[in-house]
Amino acid sequence: MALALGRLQGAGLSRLLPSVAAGLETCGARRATDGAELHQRRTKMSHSEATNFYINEALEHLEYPKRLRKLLLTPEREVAVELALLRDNGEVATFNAYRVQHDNSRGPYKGGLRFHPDVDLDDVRSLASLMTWKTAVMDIPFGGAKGGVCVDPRDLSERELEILTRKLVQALRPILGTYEDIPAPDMNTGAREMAWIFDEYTKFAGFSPGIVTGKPVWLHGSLGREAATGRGTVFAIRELFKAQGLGEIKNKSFVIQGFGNVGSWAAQILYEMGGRVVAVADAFGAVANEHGLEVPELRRHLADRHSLASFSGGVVLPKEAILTVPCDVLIPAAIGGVITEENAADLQCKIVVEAANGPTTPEADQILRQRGVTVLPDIYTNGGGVTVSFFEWVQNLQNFKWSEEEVNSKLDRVMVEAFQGIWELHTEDKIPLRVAAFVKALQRVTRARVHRGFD
Ligand SMILES: NC(=O)C1=CN([C@@H]2O[C@H](COP(=O)(O)OP(=O)(O)OC[C@H]3O[C@@H](n4cnc5c(N)ncnc54)[C@H](OP(=O)(O)O)[C@@H]3O)[C@@H](O)[C@H]2O)C=CC1
Ligand SMILES: O=C(O)CCC(=O)C(=O)O
Repeated sequence: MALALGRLQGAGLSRLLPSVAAGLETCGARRATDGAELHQRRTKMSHSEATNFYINEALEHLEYPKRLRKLLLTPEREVAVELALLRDNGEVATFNAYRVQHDNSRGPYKGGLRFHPDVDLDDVRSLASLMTWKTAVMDIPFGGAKGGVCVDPRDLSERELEILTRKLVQALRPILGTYEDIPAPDMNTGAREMAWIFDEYTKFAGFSPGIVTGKPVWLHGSLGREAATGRGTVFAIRELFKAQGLGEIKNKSFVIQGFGNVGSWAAQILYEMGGRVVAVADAFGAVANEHGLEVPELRRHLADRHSLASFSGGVVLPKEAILTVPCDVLIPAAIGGVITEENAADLQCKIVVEAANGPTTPEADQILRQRGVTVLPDIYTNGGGVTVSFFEWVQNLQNFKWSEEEVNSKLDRVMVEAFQGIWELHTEDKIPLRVAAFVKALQRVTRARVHRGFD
């Protein structure tokens, strides 16, 4: 293809790829930081509208042609299925499940599976899109997808959960594949569910460890994957502190919403580095200690199936209070859409580090920008999970095992390099970190898509 294969970085697409841009309607540039009209334009956005808002903001900064925008905003495939389950009590229950494949320009579709009562197609669509931009910002060779089942796993026995997971694989099997679409853990799924997925898929396709990541380490999983999202979040905080001249993690205070895989690992690693985790919350409550919670003790307490509220090392708070506990860094690590225009003005932190996917609504983001609160965006912050998933996939393809040190140090390097790319754009183009991250990701995805061609 006789295209000018110049880098797309920092320049409008039309300038670099005239043959693609020719004839396409172009948009005038608008500063990404100018969100004044946002509040007039809309009331409440759905999850996918919020994600698309952020993408559009970056597209406007890039001055991309309009017709290319639709391609980037809309998913390539959406699959909705109904899973029927014969319950232990003899009743038949049905569950809606989804897999959305957003983009595979840079490699196979990749993204987790969520089991949660709030899961719907719009939610999964938004999460799938975020995966496309996340894999791009981390510069790992995957596209973006996400799946989910609308279920509260607490209502099911382990046997029922296993059958439901296997039925999901049976339903999605035609669109999954080691080089096609590779699931992974997300909320309420982990190594146990990934083992079932590996086993079920292997029944049909033969030995396929690379069909899913986040598997148990004794069953072709990678050392370091379980902690990877939390560890990556801490590396991200360390890099931000360095760039902002804020010094070390030691003695800084952190508040964490969500104490599952991501939140509890982030808390543990921050604690080990001398950070003060002053409050954490789960879906039922919150516990706080201004001197810093004894995180290892709290993790043991919860592992023994006790509640946060019964932990004696802090005072109990209502779970809603978590976002306004004073701290240096607030880490949302649970569900999406929790920082809203209703509470953004009340946050008492200097920095929000988005370990969860989509925790901040665009309206809240605007308020935080106006207040000078730094927001480290999800598509970078929680990218450690998919990065180590990539390492697991590579190990599976090679039938080889890396040490935990090797995994962690490779993760560290990826987090540092991704941060540098975002920080450079943030400072040079004077755009918020979120816009910079989306700009970086959009440049990589469009470059791949355009150079592959459209035929
Ligand atoms: N796992 C991974 O590798 C990755 C996860 N993420 C994102 O990180 C976030 C957390 O995922 P993960 O840790 O895996 O999920 P988990 O299911 O392991 O943990 C979720 C945590 O959030 C808590 N929670 C749920 N709802 C609320 C609420 N309304 N208020 C406060 N806490 C709540 C849960 O509480 P309870 O236990 O009481 O239900 C639990 O502590 C999600 O947004 C996910 O998409 C992003 C990248 C990778
Ligand atoms: O590990 C993966 O492949 C994806 C994890 C995930 O779903 C996410 O990053 O949101």
